Amino acid sequence: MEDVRRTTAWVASRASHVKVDSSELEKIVDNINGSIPKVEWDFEGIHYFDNGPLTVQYLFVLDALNFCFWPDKDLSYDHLALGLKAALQNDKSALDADRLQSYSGPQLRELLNWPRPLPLEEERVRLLHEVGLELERSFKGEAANIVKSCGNSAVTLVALVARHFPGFRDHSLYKGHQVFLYKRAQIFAADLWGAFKGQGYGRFYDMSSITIFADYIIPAVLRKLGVLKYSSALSNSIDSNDEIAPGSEEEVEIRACSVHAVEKMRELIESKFRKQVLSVEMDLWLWSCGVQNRSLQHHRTLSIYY
Ligand SMILES: Nc1nc2c(c(CN[C@H]3C=C[C@H](O)[C@@H]3O)cn2[C@@H]2O[C@H](COP(=O)(O)O)[C@@H](O)[C@H]2O)c(=O)[nH]1
Repeated sequence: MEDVRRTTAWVASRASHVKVDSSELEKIVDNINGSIPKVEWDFEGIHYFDNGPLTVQYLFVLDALNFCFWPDKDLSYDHLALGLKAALQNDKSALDADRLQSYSGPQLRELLNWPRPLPLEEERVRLLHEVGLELERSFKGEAANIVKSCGNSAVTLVALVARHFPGFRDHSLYKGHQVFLYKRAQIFAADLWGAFKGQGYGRFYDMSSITIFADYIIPAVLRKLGVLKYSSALSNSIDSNDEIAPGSEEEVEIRACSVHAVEKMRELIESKFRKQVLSVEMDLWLWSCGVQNRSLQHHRTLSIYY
């Protein structure tokens, strides 16, 4: 994840549409006294969990589809998590590798109990097929085998997932340089760690290497907190719900500056309060603030990455 840290810092140092406000960042760290409010993973009570390999399969499929809910204003991440959970509870083989390869758009909708086409439905179906095929080809059909082969390293897990599953290769080009974000691959490691409470399939010795997950909620929270400042042109287009083009400077700066700002907060907590905090814990705290405040304006980019 060194690539994520290094390249997002590079973007932040050259950004012209988004600025990380260090003094606001310091105020927040002081306000919380260097302690990140603890938020339980699955605070919403929406995820499938049986403490075994089927949970790993569930989380992998969930994160393969964990992007772009906003085009349907009634759809959210919760529907996906709950829909896949109900599907597994009805039929334990619903997420088997061969089944994943055969779902059509309407069947996926039916599985999730969603009454109309999903946003980016064709891409969702394509990614499901990709996951099913590669799981079958390289991991005996089981996502648990990806985890077993990563030697309890979250960094290796993210690298393995990105190497085998092209849909997880979340990166952009910015001013001629490749920028890495790996949102869904990293969140898969974090979900395992959270669901299994750092044990079994969730035991990783290097969770401190994971960064936050650059989605569309965290930037909106950081902006509201004053940590991210947008140019007036960007502020106006976000506030008027304009779409921001994927791969545009604006989009890359929003995501990269979010990662960088939280890394800065973490460094500050460590130097000022001598406390070790994980970006994953900061992410869960910030994200839960965001989803509980539905009036927050977020940027709208059609993307399969987040
Ligand atoms: N940074 C970050 N982004 C996250 C999550 C999660 C869910 N994580 C689960 C893990 C433990 C918890 O208990 C959560 O249930 C989803 N997202 C992103 O949010 C957006 C969905 O928004 P809306 O359309 O309003 O539902 C979309 O980009 C989605 O990819 C997270 O944790 N961190």
